[in-house]
Amino acid sequence: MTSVSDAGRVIVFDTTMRDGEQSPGASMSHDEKLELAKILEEMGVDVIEAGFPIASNGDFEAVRAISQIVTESTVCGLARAAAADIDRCAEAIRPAKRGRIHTFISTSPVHMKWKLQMEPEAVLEAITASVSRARNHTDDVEWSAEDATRTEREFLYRAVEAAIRAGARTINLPDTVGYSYPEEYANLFRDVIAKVPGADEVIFSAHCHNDLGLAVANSIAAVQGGARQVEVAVNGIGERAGNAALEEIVMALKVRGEDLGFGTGVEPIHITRASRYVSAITGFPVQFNKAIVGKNAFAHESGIHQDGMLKNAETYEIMKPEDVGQGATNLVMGKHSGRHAFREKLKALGYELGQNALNEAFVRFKDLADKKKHVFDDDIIALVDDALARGSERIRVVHLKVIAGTEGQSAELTLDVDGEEKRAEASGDGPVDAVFNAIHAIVPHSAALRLFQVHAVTEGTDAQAQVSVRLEEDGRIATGAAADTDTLTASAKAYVNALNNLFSRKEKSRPDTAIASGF
Ligand SMILES: CC(=O)SCCNC(=O)CCNC(=O)[C@H](O)C(C)(C)COP(=O)(O)OP(=O)(O)OC[C@H]1O[C@@H](n2cnc3c(N)ncnc32)[C@H](O)[C@@H]1OP(=O)(O)O
Ligand SMILES: CC(C)C(=O)C(=O)O
Repeated sequence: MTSVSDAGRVIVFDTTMRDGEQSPGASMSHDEKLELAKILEEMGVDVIEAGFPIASNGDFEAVRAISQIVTESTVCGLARAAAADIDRCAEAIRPAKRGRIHTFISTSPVHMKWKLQMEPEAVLEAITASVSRARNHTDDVEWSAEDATRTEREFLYRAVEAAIRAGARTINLPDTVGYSYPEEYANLFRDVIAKVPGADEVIFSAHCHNDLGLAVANSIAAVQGGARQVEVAVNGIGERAGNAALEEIVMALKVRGEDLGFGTGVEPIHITRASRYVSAITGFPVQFNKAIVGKNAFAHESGIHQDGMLKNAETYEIMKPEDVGQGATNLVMGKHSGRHAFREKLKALGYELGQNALNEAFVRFKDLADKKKHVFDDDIIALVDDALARGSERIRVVHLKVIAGTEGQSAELTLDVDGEEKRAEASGDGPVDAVFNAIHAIVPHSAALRLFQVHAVTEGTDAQAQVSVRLEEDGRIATGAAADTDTLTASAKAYVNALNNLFSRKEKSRPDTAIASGF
């Protein structure tokens, strides 16, 4: 981060492997944690909180192994205000080039009275003892006032002062239960920094939970209030509703923060890879509309937006998807798309249609999008090929009703033949046979069916069926293809298209042929 002065540089402290792993069901294996640590380091995360070493041998081993392999980022372990926790943590981070002990104790009345069952004065003594003990192991000690946002202000000043006097270099004021409002949280930092002796010698840190969906907003507010470290987790995972999302904070500080002189050392290009990795190892899917890393974060389906995007991406995008490793902007073709985007999509698929053909294909595309949830490129190809294949048609399917089931199969069909509507009913050996017999009844012909092939264009029960039909008469072969979400309609259209092709070939050799009189 070159454009940000030291004063505005915000330290990114990642707690995906500690608070993030506290999400029920989010446990990560030893090897997965090592891999994640490498990704975080490569991204430029400043501090990696790799675990809570006293919690289990597995956590201890993970923190130690990460301390052995990470060289650029600081590796941090969590410890309660307890000698055994701090010593175990110190042992785990000992191999680290840069190691940090993060010790914490609650300071709010409800936590002190009910959880710790300690008097406030005893908590102050515990702060001094724990931070001093940690400082005997390392210079880099972070102290957290758990539940700071529900702590009485005067007591918080005393607690922070005790931690600074004992040697803490970073003071974290967590919104442990996600209770704060942004302005309130910013003011908490302003007040503590203004009132506590020695506050200007330490870094203040924000650690926000998302119980009210305010974790990111509160973290940014804390930065505006003077915090210079934010504690975050990839994809916002963490205890209960989670922590502030790394990707959102980093991009908020990049896209808007730089105007205010804030920034981080994280390289956004790695963000999507980290998000996907965390999602894969925890099994927690990333919601489609998740900011920055969601599948739809850079997808546009509405015609008006797509038109704007095609003219200038800044109309609807405040950052580039490629900057966060999300690939290119995605103009999704669907029922809300317009002609500009449709023409671009066709161009990308290799079709240059004239205005009339484009309009006709667009109408058919809209009809398809009304029926189908996802319109894939292959659907559009099938739709356009189908239109092109129809060429100069003399017979057209107007209406088709098929009755199928265990009681027998019959078809009621209306065709437009040279501008005149003709209707027939027929039964058959199966619904397709009934449809073809109905065509035969309206347009008598002696061509033999040589091929009937159906395949689904895309996946899903709403996929379009693409049908190919080959007819042969007197050595002449003609094929027809059609696509429709209804297989029988596609079959009727494909057969009729093949007849049209056969007819047009015959017409070339005998121009006066009338369809009504048969082929
Ligand atoms: C806000 C946060 O996210 S804090 C981090 C929360 N993360 C975790 O708890 C995950 C890892 N935790 C664990 O594996 C276990 O809870 C352990 C190993 C830490 C402790 O396990 P146990 O010894 O069985 O205690 P248990 O978890 O049941 O209770 C917690 C004890 O720690 C005490 N305690 C809680 N926080 C602190 C603290 N910051 N400093 C000192 N003591 C504390 C509690 O008062 C309670 O003490 P008590 O046993 O005297 O009543
Ligand atoms: C240990 C502290 C930082 C914490 O996780 C919290 O308060 O949420």
